[in-house]
Amino acid sequence: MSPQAAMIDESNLDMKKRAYVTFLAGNGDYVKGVVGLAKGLRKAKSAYPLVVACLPDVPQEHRQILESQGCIVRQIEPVYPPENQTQFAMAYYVINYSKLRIWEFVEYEKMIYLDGDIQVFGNIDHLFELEKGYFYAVKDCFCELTWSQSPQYQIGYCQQCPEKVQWPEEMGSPPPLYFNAGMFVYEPNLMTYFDLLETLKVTAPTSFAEQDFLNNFFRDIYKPIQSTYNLVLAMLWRHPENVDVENVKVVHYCAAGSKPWRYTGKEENMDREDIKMLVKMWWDIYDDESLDYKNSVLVNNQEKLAPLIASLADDEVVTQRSAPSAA
Ligand SMILES: O=c1ccn([C@@H]2O[C@H](COP(=O)(O)OP(=O)(O)O)[C@@H](O)[C@H]2O)c(=O)[nH]1
Ligand SMILES: OC[C@H]1O[C@H](O[C@@H]2[C@@H](O)[C@H](O)[C@@H](O)[C@H](O)[C@@H]2O)[C@H](O)[C@@H](O)[C@H]1O
Ligand SMILES: [Mn+2]
Repeated sequence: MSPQAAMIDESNLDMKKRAYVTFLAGNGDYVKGVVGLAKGLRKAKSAYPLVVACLPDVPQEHRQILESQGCIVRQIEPVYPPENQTQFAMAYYVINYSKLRIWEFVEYEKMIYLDGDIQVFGNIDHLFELEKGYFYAVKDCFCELTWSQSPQYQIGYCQQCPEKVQWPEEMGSPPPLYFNAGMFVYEPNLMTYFDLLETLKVTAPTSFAEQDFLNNFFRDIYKPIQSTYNLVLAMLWRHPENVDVENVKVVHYCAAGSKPWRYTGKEENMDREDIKMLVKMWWDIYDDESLDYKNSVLVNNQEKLAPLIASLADDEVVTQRSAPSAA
């Protein structure tokens, strides 16, 4: 192969596609979360599409709504952990093992996974430029009641403030850094995909299901990124010193009662002014019709065509001036 051809070939490899990807299960209201996410990415002027990995139980009507919002809908089959042990995971989370299917999307060179209860308020396309070969995600917090079964919670240890309660020597080394699996930057890869599925077959489910599993699987290549890119809401009341609210780009509505499309304000912490503001910010995007795909395409095309239309109008004026009058 000539050097030029090799270069072109290499550049084509680098030009392989990139996309955001989310996961949708069931016929419930999470589809609203995904529509909000699609519109938020559009508002943030992201250059990449949103792929939605849908389980078979997502109704056709919901898929059509997502396609009408410019999403690329891909059906995936469920992934279940070893059948006889699912009782160890919180039942609500077992379906999330199906997220593992997104490693099969190898037509994409790099993808950013975002939960359907996430909103992107600032452009994060630059995360696609992060060095290859690593798994990037934001550190989680162990202080919420959902962690009450964990040794961390029981001794009051959290990786967000490791100096507050030291990890006791008698409990061995402190747990490795642990990420929230609602947002991560990863590279689809068939070898990794098959390894994930094979490893799952011999891995008993645990409390946080696929989040625990992914943390263990990618432990050696996990690189933490700032909470700017996945603000787990509990951080606002558990570790406000670790939150740069002014620069938050991604908000993860995972605290109990914080899903904007179900928000009542009645659960603990949900009456906070910052929570009310973040829920309103989500609704402002969801309700903004100018962010609907059908309208944004029209606006974008008009913006792109405006110079051409103007130049054609000028030509017409010039033509009219120079053409001899009919009279
Ligand atoms: O009934 C459901 C439950 C979960 N999900 C998807 O799985 C993700 C993880 O669940 P969730 O965000 O509720 O977990 P949390 O981050 O709140 O722990 C959601 O964001 C959705 O993308 C879904 O589509 N339907
Ligand atoms: O299936 C396990 C889930 O685990 C994570 O959610 C948890 C985690 O954030 C805890 O730290 C919170 O306390 C808890 O409320 C919250 O549900 C991911 O966000 C979600 O995508 C999914 O992987
Ligand atoms: Mn979530």
